[in-house]
Parts: sequence; C-alpha cells; structure tokens
Amino acid sequence: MSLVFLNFSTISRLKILLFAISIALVLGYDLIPDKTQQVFPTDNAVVSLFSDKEIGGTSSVRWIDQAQTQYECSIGNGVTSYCGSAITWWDGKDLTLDLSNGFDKMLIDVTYQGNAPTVQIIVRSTFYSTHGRTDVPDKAMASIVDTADLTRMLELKLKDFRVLDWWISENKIAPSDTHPDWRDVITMGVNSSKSMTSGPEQITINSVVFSGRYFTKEQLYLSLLIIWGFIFVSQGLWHYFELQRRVKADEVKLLELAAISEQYRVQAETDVLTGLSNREGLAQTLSTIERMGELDNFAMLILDIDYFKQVNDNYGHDVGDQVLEEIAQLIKQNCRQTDLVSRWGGEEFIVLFRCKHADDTKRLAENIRLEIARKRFSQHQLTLTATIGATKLSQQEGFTEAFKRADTALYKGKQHGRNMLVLA
Ligand SMILES: Nc1nc2c(ncn2[C@@H]2O[C@H](COP(=O)(O)OP(=O)(O)OP(=O)(O)O)[C@@H](O)[C@H]2O)c(=O)[nH]1
Repeated sequence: MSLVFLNFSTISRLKILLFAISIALVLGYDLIPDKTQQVFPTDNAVVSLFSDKEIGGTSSVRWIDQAQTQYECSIGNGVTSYCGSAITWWDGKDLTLDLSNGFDKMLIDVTYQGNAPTVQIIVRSTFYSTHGRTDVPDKAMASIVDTADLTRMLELKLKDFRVLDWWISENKIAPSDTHPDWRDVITMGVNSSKSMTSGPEQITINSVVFSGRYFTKEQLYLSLLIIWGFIFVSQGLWHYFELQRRVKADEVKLLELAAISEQYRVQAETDVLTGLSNREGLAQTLSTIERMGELDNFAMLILDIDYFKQVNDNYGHDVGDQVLEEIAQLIKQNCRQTDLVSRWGGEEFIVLFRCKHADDTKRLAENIRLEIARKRFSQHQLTLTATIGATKLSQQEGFTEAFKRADTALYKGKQHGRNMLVLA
C-alpha cells in the first residue's frame, strides 16, 4: 500500500491529502473548538451603573462590592423606572467589537438575588441607518433571561436578541432598520425595569464571553466547492493542453517518420549506381499503371549493351561503372519526363513510355540506339552499341507476357549481329 502511495505523482498525493482534510472538516465540523471573545473580566473592561435617577426618576443603584462587580438596584415608583449595569471595553485598538463574523452565542456568568422573575441582557451597537439618519443613539438589543437560570454559566443565542421596542418607537426607526446588528457592538449589561421587578435586587457579574464558529458550515461547503472546482477545472485544462501538446508532438513525429519512410522507399526503388529506378521501382510503377487500366497507353523497350564484358575486361570495373552511368543519362535525355527509365540489372535497361502507336515505339527506340552508337563513352572515348527489343503494351495481355516478347526480340537482335532494334 505504502509502495503504491510512493509511486503516485506529487499532485495526486496532494489531492489525496486535501481530500482527507476536506472529509475531516466536513465530518468533524462540530468537533472544531469555538472561537471566543472575552469581554469581562478583562484588563480594559469597565463596568458602570445607571438608573433613571439621571433623568429625574426615583430608582437607585449602588456598588455593594465593586471589586466583585456586585451591585444593588432598587427600582423606583415611576412607570418606566429602570436601573442596571453597562460593560464597555477597549481591546487596544477599538472600542467596539465585530460579532457579525461567526459569533452566535453569549456566555454569561451572572448571579442574582431578588424577587424579579426576569432581567434583560442588553447589548448596544452602532446604528447604521439605511436612510442616512445620524440623529439616533446606538441600537439597543435585548434578550430576556429568567432569574432562576442565573445560578450558573448561561448560554444565550445571539439570534434570540430583539431590538427593543422603546428604542424603535422613541427614535421613529423605519422597519428596514429594526433588525439586530452585531457589526459594531459597544456595550452590554444587565437591566432591571419596573415591568420586571419589585424590591431591591443584588446582581453580580462574574464573566461575559462571546463565542462562535471560525467559519459556518455554509462557508466551509462553499470554500470546499470552490477549491475542488478550481482543482478539477485546472486539471481539466492541464490535461487538455497536455493532450494538445502531445498530439502536436505526435504529428511532428509522424511527419518525420513519413519522411524517413519515404526516404527508405525511394532508396529501395533506386539503383545506386545510375540513380534510375531499379526493378522494385519499375514493379511499383507498373502495378499503379495496371491498376489504373492505363497499360494500353504504354510501350516498352529492353536495351542491352553489346559486348559490355569487354569494357570491364579491357579498362576495369570502374570504367565499366562510368560507362553504365553515362548510358543511363543518355537514355534519360532521349526520353520524356513522363517516361520511366529503369535499370533491370547488369548492363540491361527497360524504358516504359507513353505511346499510342507502334510507330512511336520504333522512333524512340531507334533514336536511343543511334545516340548510343554515336556517342563516345568515358575518358577512353569508347564506342559502344546496344541491342533493343521493343513492343507495345496492352491491358488485356498484361506486362509479363509483353516482357517475354520484348526479351525474345532482344535475343533475336543479339543473334542477328547486335546494334539493332527488333520490334515484337
Ligand atoms: N562495371 C560493371 N559491370 C557490370 C555491372 N553489372 C554487370 N556487369 C558486367 O556486365 C557484363 C555482362 O556481360 P555479358 O552478360 O557476357 O554480356 P556482354 O558482354 O555485354 O555481351 P552481350 O550482351 O552478349 O553483347 C559482365 O562482365 C558483368 O560483370 C556493373 O554494375 N558494373
């Protein structure tokens, strides 16, 4: 198993690692510890007390033990009497806290002694009006808590906080601005009011902590979707361009191979000494002509140099080779581009040429024979002659039979003194 793993490419290994991390994050999301923001007690948190006395009411509030953050609240007789505490903080750079990025709980440790069934936990945040208003005090949001629950650490959900009705009505807030806003939280505290209590109450604030997820499940799924989408798309693109690159490289290789193959084909069909087609080259051309049914338009001649052995014997093989090359060139010069001049072997040549009438065969063959007899070959100015057997080809007869007839004609020419054309 580990051996297979080691053989994987680095990218595959990274993908497996990322896949494992993705699965772990999805399955273990609930096990990821919460992020927390302690607001009290901290070095910079300040708790202040307030009551309606400041606006002429009869409620009173006083510290019992400020070091323990314990205070007493006595609600007056007014209809809207209130008193309570407010914690403000300074984290070194801000007086406000942004709790909108994943915080969803407030953990409070507050103890209560008194007769009220409930108290309010109040939070104030900067009011950002969607209507451009700047005359409104900070937004007041609250959650009501049973005093019976204030014996232990209590968890309040931020989504249970509501914007207070008196803040909405007093400030004539438009409905679109009446939702809780956790972006710039300035203060929080415990509030007692006439509607909730009777008699003095003792409240001790031990700690206040906000907690939440580093990222929501939706954020996690979206991020994983984007990451894996990016991986698949970039991999797809990479494969696409890699395939294109390989196809191009293969095309170049194919062209190279085709060129090499063509080179070998030409080599295989060419006589090394004279550069003419050899037997193989002639056979290929013939099979094409026969396949196309064009044999009727051709004639052939077999040309054999007379007494060539004597050239070799008297002047050496090299001079013999030179003579063969010169005769090959001479035959070519006396043929058209469309004719095929080939060396059949030794000092024997075959010419395939386009020709409709037997007279043309005679004219061309005789011309070649006369040219050879006229010319002088090699540095020794040798005189040579050739005997030719020639015949018209026909599709019906085929090449092999025509060849036999031309060869027989050539043989006759040799028998009757050489240096002559014999038509078959
Ligand atoms: N220099 C050279 N000689 C070759 C080559 N191929 C064949 N020959 C020679 O060509 C000669 C052919 O001789 P023969 O078949 O007896 O024919 P010939 O001497 O031309 O006599 P006839 O054809 O009867 O007129 C031989 O001596 C071969 O060695 C070649 O590539 N180069």
